[in-house]
Amino acid sequence: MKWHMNPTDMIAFDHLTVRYRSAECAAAAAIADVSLTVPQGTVCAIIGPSGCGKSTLLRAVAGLVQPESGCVKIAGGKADPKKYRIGFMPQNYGLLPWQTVRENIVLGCRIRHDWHAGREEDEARLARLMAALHIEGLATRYPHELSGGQQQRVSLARSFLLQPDILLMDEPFSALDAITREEMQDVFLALWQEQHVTTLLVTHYVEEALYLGQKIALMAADPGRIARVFDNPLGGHPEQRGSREFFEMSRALREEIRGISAQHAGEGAAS
Ligand SMILES: Nc1ncnc2c1ncn2[C@@H]1O[C@H](COP(=O)(O)OP(=O)(O)OP(=O)(O)O)[C@@H](O)[C@H]1O
Repeated sequence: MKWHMNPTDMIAFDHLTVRYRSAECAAAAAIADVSLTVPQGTVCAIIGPSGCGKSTLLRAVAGLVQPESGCVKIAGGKADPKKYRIGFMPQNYGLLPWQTVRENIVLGCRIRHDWHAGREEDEARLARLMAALHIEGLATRYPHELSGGQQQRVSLARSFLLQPDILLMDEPFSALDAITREEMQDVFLALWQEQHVTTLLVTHYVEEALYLGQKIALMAADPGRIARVFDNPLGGHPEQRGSREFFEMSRALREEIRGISAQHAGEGAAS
């Protein structure tokens, strides 16, 4: 497949193959020959069956796994996690249980030596963010004293305080009930509209992908690969949720996903 990168692309997977290796054996490729570009300041949603390599894609951007072949480029150059600020929101929120909400939020900035407690400008940024996320009263609590939705807000606050160049979100809202999940999608969108951070969002929810992603990549498994990529004009536009177009797009996307699964099942039966 011909691969093309635009000057406006922030993240580019260029024929990326990743294979995990254990002491005993080399496993099958977790992802094989993945090419995908994410333009600067946009959200790309990734949907696919369990085990197709969605988290591996995020880990490759964060430099946590190395390519067997191909590469990940950031802003056209080598993906160097030291050069770029990368916010990573893992599935379990990634909060440290022994640290308070405030300590958890500033952790990412502290690691980068970019936090000065008491400095007016830093404290104001933190206060503004906590107020926007409605967690200003929780600063001294510990994670186990928070609801799932509150923990999620703390995790979002940590990511956005960092003012990252790239945000990696691994099924960030999947553990939440449907109403809280929709609330959190709106909270994310409001923050994203301020910073326009280039985001890779792994999700299992078609509506979430449509609501947030300007680009939607559908993956298939065995080996993990990109099956289809859609441009989504509805992504990032809250007024579109509930529109007829949104409903029709979600139906079309579901059909596409069913088609990919059926093809995968056929390939399995034939091999
Ligand atoms: N550390 C590891 N060592 C060996 N194999 C791994 C490791 N991490 C993931 N894998 C394998 O790589 C493949 C892709 O895993 P990955 O976690 O990226 O999938 P995923 O699409 O994010 O899955 P899920 O939707 O279940 O979270 C799977 O077959 C998985 O078993």
